[in-house]
Amino acid sequence: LTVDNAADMAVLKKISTPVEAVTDDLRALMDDMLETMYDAPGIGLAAVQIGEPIRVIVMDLAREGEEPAPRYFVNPEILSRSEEVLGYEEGCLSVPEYFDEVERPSKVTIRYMNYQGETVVEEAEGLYAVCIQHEMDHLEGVLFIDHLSRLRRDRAITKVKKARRAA
Ligand SMILES: O=C(O)C[C@@H](Cc1ccccc1)[C@H](O)SCc1ccccc1
Ligand SMILES: [Zn+2]
Repeated sequence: LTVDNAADMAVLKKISTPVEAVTDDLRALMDDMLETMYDAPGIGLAAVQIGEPIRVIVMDLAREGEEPAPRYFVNPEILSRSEEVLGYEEGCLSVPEYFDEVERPSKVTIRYMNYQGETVVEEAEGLYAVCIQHEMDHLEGVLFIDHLSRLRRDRAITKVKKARRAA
């Protein structure tokens, strides 16, 4: 799942397109995404990260040893953000080996369609808020390193380039 060539980087910068409807085919794609995410391992994954630039995200915040708690987000939107921000040490499956602190609103209200295609409005906080915002950035072609200062972003890109050459 790592970005193993410049083409992937180009896909990652795309703006993902909305989904028409939650069909059996889409549910099959989301199940595949969840498997890819568990294998990475990760706690969230946007469809663009497996080369499908559509507005679909999967997530599972369950910890080791807990029951899996898969979540599916189709055409998610952020309806409101808290003033309060939360710093969190983020990484990204598409930017291997680089971690850095990113500040994001600590609470967000989101609207999305779930696995059954029903519309849900929900408030996210804590790791759920961090992860959904990280994933929704992917749908806009934004990577967590884009929130960093130029110096730290350049350091991250250099590191990813080295990691790619080494791979
Ligand atoms: O690259 C991705 O989108 C998946 C990330 C999502 C994520 C990044 C930072 C903070 C929260 C979520 C992967 O899940 S990175 C792996 C990970 C695992 C546990 C906690 C945080 C990140
Ligand atoms: Zn990511």
